[in-house]
Amino acid sequence: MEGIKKFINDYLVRLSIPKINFTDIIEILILAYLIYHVVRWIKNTRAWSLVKGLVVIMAFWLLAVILQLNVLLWIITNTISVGIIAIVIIFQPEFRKALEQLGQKNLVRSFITFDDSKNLSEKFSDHTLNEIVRATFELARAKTGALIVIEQDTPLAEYESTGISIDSLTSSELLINIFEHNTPLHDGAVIIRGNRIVAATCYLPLSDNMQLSKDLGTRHRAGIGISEVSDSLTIIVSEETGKVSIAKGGKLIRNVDGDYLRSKLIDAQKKTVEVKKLKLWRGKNKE
Ligand SMILES: Nc1ncnc2c1ncn2[C@@H]1O[C@H](COP(=O)(O)OP(=O)(O)OP(=O)(O)O)[C@@H](O)[C@H]1O
Repeated sequence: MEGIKKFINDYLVRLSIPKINFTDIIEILILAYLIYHVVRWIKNTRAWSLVKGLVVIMAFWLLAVILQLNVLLWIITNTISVGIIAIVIIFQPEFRKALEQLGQKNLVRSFITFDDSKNLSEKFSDHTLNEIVRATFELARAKTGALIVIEQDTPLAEYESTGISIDSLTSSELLINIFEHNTPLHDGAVIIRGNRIVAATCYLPLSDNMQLSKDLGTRHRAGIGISEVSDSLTIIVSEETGKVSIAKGGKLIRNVDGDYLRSKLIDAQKKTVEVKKLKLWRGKNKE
């Protein structure tokens, strides 16, 4: 009882509504936006169960403060510092992914860009587009599994190096040949940069989004995984059903037809902004 009285005297009696001015409102809105996005991100990762655990510990901590349970308080405060380091180590892949996603947000990229290349030459031709569509649906008809990643602005060199270098002009015949069963190149993903197939048998990061349908296997998870850490467009052909799916921005669009795939590829072709070295505020760049 004494503990509860002390807690009320120490913390609750002095509570009053502070004066709120305009900057406070802006701060509250920014914080609300950030908290909303952090919670939304955590909900889709393994960290969600950790948050639930932390809420339980916080409840115990509050109880220990109110009732002055000193031993419990000592244990909780002494484990918190070690716990924070452990969380950073255990969830290092999630933190990395979150920072990579932040780097891809248009908000950041529209202010700062580190690219000194001209995107104009990176577009793929209509011929490449037609070859990709043709190969995709021929593979689908034959129920041959395939995973085709089309690089956009985020460089995929890291994933390209996990596979076998090809560096050949994109053709439907070559794509079909690569994914042919029981051939050395059929496993893993193909990466297309511009008009060229740069590598096959590439290993992609698997998505750990817990909200994905349980009937999706590793091919689909790998397609979604690469779209979470880059702005690539990924085409997935299911070996089981022969259906074609597209992964973009961490989202999977299942069972698409030729027209839809074509429209998404046309979107991916549009890269007409010339990027100069480390320019602050992209708007100044426009001519
Ligand atoms: N991390 C990865 N990176 C690239 N390719 C992968 C990866 N993991 C699996 N694959 C490819 O996916 C194949 C296995 O597909 P799996 O059957 O598990 O997936 P699925 O999503 O159910 O697709 P399907 O409908 O084709 O069966 C592997 O043989 C390999 O070619």
